[in-house]
Amino acid sequence: MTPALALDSITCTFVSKEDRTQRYTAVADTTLHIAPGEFVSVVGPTGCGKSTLLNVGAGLLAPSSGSIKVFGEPLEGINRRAGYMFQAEALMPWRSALQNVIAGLQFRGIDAASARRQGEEWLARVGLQGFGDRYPHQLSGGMRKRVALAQTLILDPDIMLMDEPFSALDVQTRQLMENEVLDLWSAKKKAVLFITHDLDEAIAMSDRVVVLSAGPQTHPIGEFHIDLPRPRDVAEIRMHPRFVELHAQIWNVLREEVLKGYQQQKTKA
Ligand SMILES: Nc1ncnc2c1ncn2[C@@H]1O[C@H](COP(=O)(O)OP(=O)(O)OP(=O)(O)O)[C@@H](O)[C@H]1O
Repeated sequence: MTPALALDSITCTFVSKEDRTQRYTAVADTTLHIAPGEFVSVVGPTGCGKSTLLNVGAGLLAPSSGSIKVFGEPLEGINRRAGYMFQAEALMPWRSALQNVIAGLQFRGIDAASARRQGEEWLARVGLQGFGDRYPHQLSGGMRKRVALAQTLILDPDIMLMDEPFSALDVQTRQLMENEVLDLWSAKKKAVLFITHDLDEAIAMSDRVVVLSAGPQTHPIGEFHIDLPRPRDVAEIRMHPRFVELHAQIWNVLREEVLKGYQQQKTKA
């Protein structure tokens, strides 16, 4: 099957932030394929290159070498088959929740009545019926994430690129959002590349978890198929014996890299 997103032999070298005369290879020779409808999480120590890989898949960053294909076609410029959700808030503060949700449709030139109708539908789908007139500052952090989710999904992307979208939320809100994402995903299977620090979150959500090494020259060092039953409730699935087993196996691979990453952060600080 043609992958929805195929990153092949990706290497990303930057001018070092610490010393402008040096070069820093953040990601080296990394291959990552995501099948249509597959939910893949990438975990790795802080600063290892997770966001760099996602930005490559988004077409926001050209790699130093390697190739990117989207449904078999070489990617040129921005990946228009993909929707994004980042850790940082991406809502426009001067637009109401509804206006934020339909922004992408407006940019596409969809007529106002149809955009409004779809926007109301999406607000209801993410549990925000009746909140369309509120502005981002009048919404809680979890509600703002729901607006952002609706804003992304209303465009019906074939690929979702998510970079620690819920890391700023409290644990309960985060679990609610994770379950909502899984519900929406199971209804309309998108290929998902999900970046997270949180191994529990990665296992609970995914079909496959890819572990990256600590930098420099980050590359995949382990890949695990998550054969847990679906539908899943992210809080309950953590109690499943198979979850505990998978967690132990993956943590065994990840632990040393996390320690290496932590040491590097300390020496940088
Ligand atoms: N534009 C850039 N110029 C120089 N160095 C960069 C650039 N972008 C990323 N890096 C470096 O590449 C490495 C990987 O960064 P990246 O943000 O991809 O890591 P990450 O795994 O997403 O981090 P975190 O887990 O903390 O979010 C880091 O050492 C970072 O400093």
